[in-house]
Amino acid sequence: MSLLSYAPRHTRVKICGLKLPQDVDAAVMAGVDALGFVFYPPSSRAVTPNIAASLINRLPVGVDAVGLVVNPSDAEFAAIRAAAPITLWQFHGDETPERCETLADGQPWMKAARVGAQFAFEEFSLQYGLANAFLLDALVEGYGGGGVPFDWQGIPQAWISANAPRVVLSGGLNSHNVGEAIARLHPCAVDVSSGVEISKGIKDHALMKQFIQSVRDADSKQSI
Ligand SMILES: O=C(O)c1ccccc1N[C@@H]1O[C@H](COP(=O)(O)O)[C@@H](O)[C@H]1O
Repeated sequence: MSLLSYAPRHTRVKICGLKLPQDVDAAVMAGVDALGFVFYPPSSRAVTPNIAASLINRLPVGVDAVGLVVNPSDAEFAAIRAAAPITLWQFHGDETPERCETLADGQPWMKAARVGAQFAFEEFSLQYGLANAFLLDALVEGYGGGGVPFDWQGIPQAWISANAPRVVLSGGLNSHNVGEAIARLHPCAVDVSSGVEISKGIKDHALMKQFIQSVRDADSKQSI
């Protein structure tokens, strides 16, 4: 099912940073809703548009192919779009709302917020109101994928109540902490990269399965 189709007690799962066909197949078999492809060359998880295309071709209908970009130039973005059948864009840099709208060109998109102390949630959701989802990540050195959680208690209760169906939670999630995150925040979806890796950029099939199982366990305990 598409990553952003909200259903109470059915938290969607995105696994990010896939590079190998066997990892894509294992994630699909484990029940993932979306896979993320990183088009950011400094990342150890980066893929070329052509490699992403060959991985996306393995996906069954209903599993989203998320294109993660960080401040792409027009030419870089056009090359990704021309090669890879992305179904949802993840803008993880300093893109303005207008830039996201222009690049996405009618396709769904989400904007990453890098959440540190004093993050202005209300201002962010007003500024990026046209986004299909708000992806909350931790403020880390570089742009993301740092495997570090942020302080969920810093999210104002009123903001999460109003926005949960549009929230994708990320930042240092793993099979041990994702249940607590779901119980506290009830996000539409959760997003993981480092937490299902044995080392930077190397996915582990057992960890991917455990992560999705933890999400399902947490969903079964949700009372809303
Ligand atoms: O994964 C990366 O290399 C990456 C690079 C630049 C921006 C974002 C990146 N990943 C995203 O970061 C968050 C958190 O990941 P983690 O689970 O803490 O490792 C997630 O949304 C990834 O899609």
